[in-house]
Amino acid sequence: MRILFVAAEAHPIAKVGGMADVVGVLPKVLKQLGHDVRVFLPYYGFLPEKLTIPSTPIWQGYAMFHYFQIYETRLPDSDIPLYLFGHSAFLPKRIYHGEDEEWRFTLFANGAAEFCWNYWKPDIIHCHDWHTGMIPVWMHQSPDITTVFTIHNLAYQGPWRWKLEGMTWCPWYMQGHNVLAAAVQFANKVNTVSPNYAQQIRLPEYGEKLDGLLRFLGDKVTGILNGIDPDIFNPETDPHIPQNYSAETLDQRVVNKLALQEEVGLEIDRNKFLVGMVTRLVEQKGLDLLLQMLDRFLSYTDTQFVIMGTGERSYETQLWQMASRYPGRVSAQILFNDPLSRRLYAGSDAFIMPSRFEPCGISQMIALRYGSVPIVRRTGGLVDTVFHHDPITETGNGYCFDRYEPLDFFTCMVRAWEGYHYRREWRALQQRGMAARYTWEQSAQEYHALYNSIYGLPPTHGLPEASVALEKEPLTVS
Ligand SMILES: Nc1ncnc2c1ncn2[C@@H]1O[C@H](COP(=O)(O)OP(=O)(O)O[C@H]2O[C@H](CO)[C@@H](O)[C@H](O)[C@H]2O)[C@@H](O)[C@H]1O
Repeated sequence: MRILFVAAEAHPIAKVGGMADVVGVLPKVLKQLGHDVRVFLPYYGFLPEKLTIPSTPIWQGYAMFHYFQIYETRLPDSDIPLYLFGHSAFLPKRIYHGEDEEWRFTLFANGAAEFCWNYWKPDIIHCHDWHTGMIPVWMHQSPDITTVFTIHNLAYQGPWRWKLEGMTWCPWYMQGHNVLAAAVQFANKVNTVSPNYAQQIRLPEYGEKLDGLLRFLGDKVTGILNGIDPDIFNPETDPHIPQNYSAETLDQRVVNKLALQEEVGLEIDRNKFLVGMVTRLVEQKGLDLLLQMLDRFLSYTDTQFVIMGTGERSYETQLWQMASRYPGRVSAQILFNDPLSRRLYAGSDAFIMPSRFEPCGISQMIALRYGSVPIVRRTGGLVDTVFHHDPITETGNGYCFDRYEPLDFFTCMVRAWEGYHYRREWRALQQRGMAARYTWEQSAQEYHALYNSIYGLPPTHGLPEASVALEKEPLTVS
């Protein structure tokens, strides 16, 4: 099938969070399954620093009373065509934020629709998050182009209807009070990025006021677990970490711990329990819970803590303050830096994700692969990927807690800190985590089946034979 991915982010050229990991890798795997997949992205002002982009556009279009240009290049390390939507609104060197955010992404979605109607006509437009949410609405009148809408973040729902009507074409049949509410109604299929979160969003606690609508849509909304690219995230070959290692050579991993302690200004001590976190600094990620728990935990144990991320100013400030209160024990890296994030995954003993909600979570999968034991709240995709460690039966790959309460988080952290001191069991725990394979092959087949279902075709229809055989093998999760 001809499939166009339309999104605001794609790894490694335009990344803020996990959506980039999905859009940067899934097209490559779908291509191996025989699809003609292409990607459509805004031409951000920083892209020429990361990609070679021809100076002549391949096409010029017109939307919302503005001309725009389309430039064609390739997704790095692949032959996937990448179309860049060129307009002065995207010239600033940022992906999100700014007063024109709603307008410029609506223009982007409009440009993508024009592109599909007039230049390259796909069978399916695979849309990601609210930025692309008007596309399913418009394509409702183009029955030969179908749409899949993937929810990475239900909390951001785009402009309200009254605002949209002042910006763009809202067809007479359009229902929904904002972009996301309209997108889920008009897309042929809707999915979110883990099976558990697909169920949770039907509940008022997680539905972000769309739970009723999502319940009403029934089977149209499904969950497909994200994966990670085992070649990109591979401690055996990662060029960004001082010492490569594998599950069999975990002894060597300590080199990364010592180097990380030095790099981020922690006391250099191989025996201290070093806990890490890499995240967008937003409410979703449970930072209020962390900040309520951390002081007490640091007084009770000799743990070291390093956090890396950017986001809301109040969290950045509180983390700075925490770091200044605990010199040598807490380090706040208020920045976005992919190579340093790898060193953090490779050098920390444990990795925390106390999320308030989590559609899937990529970070815990990377942590598992790098042998950093995840400590997570059991919500969303974290339930599908992290299983509580049971030292007696020697099962599980991390530590989990249920309620969004500081005491529950604290207790879970203490259990992990204690567990760390039983070195033999801890090593086995790390190895079980490293053995889990959350790769894209399985998920790509589920997307393939989802695309087929739009046309009433059986799930494996059109799959290469080797992949059908792969599908029969169960996913290995310890
Ligand atoms: N400061 C920093 N420096 C370097 N790298 C950083 C960084 N901050 C974050 N990252 C990286 O960004 C990614 C974060 O991905 P997540 O899936 O964990 O969360 P996110 O909320 O962004 O994604 C949303 O979309 C994804 C994809 O569907 C869902 O898994 C998730 O639940 C949903 O909230 C990881 O690769 C992480 O290493």
